Amino acid sequence: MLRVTCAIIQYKDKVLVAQRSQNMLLPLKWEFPGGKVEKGELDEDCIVREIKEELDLDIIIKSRLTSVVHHYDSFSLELIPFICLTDTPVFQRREHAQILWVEPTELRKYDWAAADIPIVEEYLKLVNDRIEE
Ligand SMILES: Nc1nc2c([nH]c(=O)n2[C@H]2C[C@H](O)[C@@H](COP(=O)(O)OP(=O)(O)OP(=O)(O)O)O2)c(=O)[nH]1
Repeated sequence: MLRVTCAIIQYKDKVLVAQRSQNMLLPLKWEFPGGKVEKGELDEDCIVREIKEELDLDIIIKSRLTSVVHHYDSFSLELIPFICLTDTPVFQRREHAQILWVEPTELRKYDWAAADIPIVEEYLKLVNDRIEE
């Protein structure tokens, strides 16, 4: 199965969300940036590489969330999410229609790629549990 990594990148109290462009698969759906794991590549190396390529951003991996297997009409994938940190909010937009820093509380209002929905929910639960401590 296709393996894809994605990054929930945190900067201060915001996280980065990206809208796929009109000419990509899943056009205009929102996602966490990332991409396909190459043959022989570690998932961790993949996400660091993809974020550098797509956004010119250096990230540090903080933790890994639960992978999601999702079956779209035309393909299936395993989506592997990482929570990551960056120390600058400045990125390049190279492939996406829009890229935004948003508050976690705003995450549910975006039209997510279906595979991302359980990841958004797991992340929100983590953030909320932390607030209630
Ligand atoms: N990057 C990313 N892809 C996602 C997410 N959710 C989701 O269903 N996908 C799907 C969309 C794409 O079909 C596939 C990832 O492909 P991609 O186009 O982002 O990856 P890539 O840069 O390695 O691809 P390529 O253009 O080099 O072929 O996974 C997500 O949150 N992030």
